[in-house]
Amino acid sequence: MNAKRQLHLTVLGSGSWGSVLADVLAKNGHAVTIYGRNPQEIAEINEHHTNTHYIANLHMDESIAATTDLRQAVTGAAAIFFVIPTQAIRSVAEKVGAILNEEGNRPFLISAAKGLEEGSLDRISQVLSQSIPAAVRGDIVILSGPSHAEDVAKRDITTLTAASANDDAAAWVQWIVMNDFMRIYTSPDVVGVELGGAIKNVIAIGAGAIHGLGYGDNTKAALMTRGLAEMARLGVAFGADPLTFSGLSGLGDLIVTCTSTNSRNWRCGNRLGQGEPLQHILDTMGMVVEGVPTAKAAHDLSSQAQVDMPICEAIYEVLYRQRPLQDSIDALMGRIAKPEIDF
Ligand SMILES: NC(=O)C1=CN([C@@H]2O[C@H](COP(=O)(O)OP(=O)(O)OC[C@H]3O[C@@H](n4cnc5c(N)ncnc54)[C@H](OP(=O)(O)O)[C@@H]3O)[C@@H](O)[C@H]2O)C=CC1
Ligand SMILES: O=C(CO)COP(=O)(O)O
Repeated sequence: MNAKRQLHLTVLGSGSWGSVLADVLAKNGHAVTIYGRNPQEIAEINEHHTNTHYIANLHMDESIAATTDLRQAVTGAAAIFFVIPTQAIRSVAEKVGAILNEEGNRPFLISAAKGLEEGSLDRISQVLSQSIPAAVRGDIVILSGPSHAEDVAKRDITTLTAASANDDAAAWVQWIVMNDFMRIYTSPDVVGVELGGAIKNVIAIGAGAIHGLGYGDNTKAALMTRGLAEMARLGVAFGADPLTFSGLSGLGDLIVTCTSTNSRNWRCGNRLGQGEPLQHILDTMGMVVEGVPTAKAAHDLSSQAQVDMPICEAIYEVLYRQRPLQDSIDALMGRIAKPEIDF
């Protein structure tokens, strides 16, 4: 235990990533509380230090306290990690904001989720800043990058980016998370880091789909590279640094998500490619597939901003307009010839 770093940290979300992140933070010497809404899951973490539905073969640090009581989880925390599906963040954050208003601690807010909110089309940092007034919180930091929970649980060497408008806040998160197998870099580019993390999930559905259809490595490389061009194009339209997309939260996460069977987004796409209906896939996945709602939000956002995102659009049409996959691929291949670099 590293007493020098002992802080009270709270992780909201007792799913795959929440459980593993809580374990990493506890092993780093912090006093960690994990909040979840499922009493059985919370009891399993407290009594057996496992969370078998979400993450096999992880014996969580025994110092972790799990609770279904949001007030208990949030009160006194130096930082609150949001590790729940993007579409649930606003409702949970509003409750957190009300509690912080009464309790008076001003924690840093750290988003470890990846997606865009449907309807508002907001990034998670925007959702958090709208839901929790600045007067009752510290800075907002985005923690993103190639990090399948299953691999982090096995202590695979993992690199992430901590992005914040405040360099000191990003450096603080770097300090509390970093250890001998987690290396954290900082970035001031919140927009770029968030959009990379959100859009890679949409592209990963495409990568799974082409695998399910029987396409090979050339097609996968084409999809990933042109998908990267799309996320950078969207990011630049919203003020991101294009170089951010060559980093961990862009290219790095695109690689891990498009090439790993650990990815829920890839698995969803693969099953679509094999002909399974989307609703059945979502009903049986047992975990969140962020790329599905984000494909809709990305469709709306790129239409509003008039950014050309043909691969994301093709995936949106497959998911939401029942367009046959092969038909979408044929349409992509039939697009007008153009230069490779065309921001
Ligand atoms: N898994 C991974 O490897 C990684 C995931 N992420 C991101 O982290 C976020 C969470 O993913 P992950 O942990 O994998 O998801 P999981 O599906 O594994 O778990 C989601 C967790 O969120 C909880 N939850 C869902 N809705 C609510 C709600 N309304 N209120 C409170 N809790 C809720 C679920 O509770 P319940 O069990 O009751 O449904 C569950 O504990 C996503 O944005 C994902 O993209 C980022 C990096 C790595
Ligand atoms: O973001 C992730 C890895 O970095 C997890 O991706 P999936 O949600 O597709 O499993």
